[in-house]
Amino acid sequence: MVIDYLGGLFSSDMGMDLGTANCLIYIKEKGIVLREPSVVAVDRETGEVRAVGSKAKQMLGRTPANIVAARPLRNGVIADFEVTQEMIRYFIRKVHNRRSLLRPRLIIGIPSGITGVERRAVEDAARQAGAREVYLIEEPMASAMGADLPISEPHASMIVDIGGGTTEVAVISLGGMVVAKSIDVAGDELTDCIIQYFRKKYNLIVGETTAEDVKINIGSVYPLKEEKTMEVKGRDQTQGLPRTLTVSSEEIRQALMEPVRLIIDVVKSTLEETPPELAADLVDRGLVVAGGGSLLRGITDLIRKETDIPVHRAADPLSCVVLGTGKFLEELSVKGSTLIRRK
Ligand SMILES: Nc1ncnc2c1ncn2[C@@H]1O[C@H](COP(=O)(O)OP(=O)(O)OP(=O)(O)O)[C@@H](O)[C@H]1O
Repeated sequence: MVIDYLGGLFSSDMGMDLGTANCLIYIKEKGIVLREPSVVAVDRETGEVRAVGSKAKQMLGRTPANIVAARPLRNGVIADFEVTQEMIRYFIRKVHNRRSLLRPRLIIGIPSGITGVERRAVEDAARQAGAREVYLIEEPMASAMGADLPISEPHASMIVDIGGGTTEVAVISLGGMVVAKSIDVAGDELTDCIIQYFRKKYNLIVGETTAEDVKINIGSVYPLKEEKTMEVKGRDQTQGLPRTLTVSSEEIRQALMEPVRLIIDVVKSTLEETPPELAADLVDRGLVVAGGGSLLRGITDLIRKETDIPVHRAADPLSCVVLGTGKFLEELSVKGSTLIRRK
């Protein structure tokens, strides 16, 4: 008997983390083949796409008047449908094996809180970008799978995925989400707080890229053994001239406190709604943090202090969602292998 692996030999089925900040693609048997910022540069006059991914990210805040570099997704959902579609198409083409006979099947991780209309927007964008079939998987589930949590066991696994646009928190048992919450406060909101802080405190206007650098280089949410300082360059709001100042990690911590509080609150309220047997499991097993926001200094210490349970960071926090879609893809293709059987 010859088994024709519909999803295997003749197409490059893909798992995708269509993130607010980054887009990652996983291809069966190859692993992660693409990791690019979710940014697109478009010509304002012609509507033509000028650059996608890292090239477009370098243009953020630096474009001439006729070009706009922007993120087509905001808070985990599609803010600009056509540009998102162009971006997916570009990424699929970039990784798609041109020898393939079939258009790929695509599994996409989406935030758990999005509406039916938003889900359809993701599906439509992926289909119009060239996908043959589209499957959606909720991000916390994908992230937990990607972090190797034992989600099918009759015990609680808890994931806190702090991405760019959304923070997803879920308690999973027996392969299903028992409690799940999603808020649109995550890494990008922290970057925005830094921009606001410089404007209010120093009358200094800084761009998104500079603020993100500050967050990554000296940002923290828990006192550091050795506090840090950094030089920041921007434009003085009153004089209109370029200016440099030195900021400390303590003041950036203060600036980040408000959104971080909201993230802690959603973790706590998820725990409060967790059934007692599962909550008991978490006392020993603790929770796992993932997503780019989990790399913020001190976040595991702060969550541990606030919840009183152990907190671990996933081995590869930026890849959990796409690795989870990859695992789902492998499972799907095992089931899918029965799709065509020829004697
Ligand atoms: N070392 C770091 N310290 C703090 N924040 C970081 C670090 N590295 C990345 N980030 C932040 O992580 C966020 C991106 O994370 P990630 O790639 O997981 O998000 P995403 O999957 O694109 O977003 P979403 O899941 O919300 O759609 C950005 O806000 C980025 O600034």
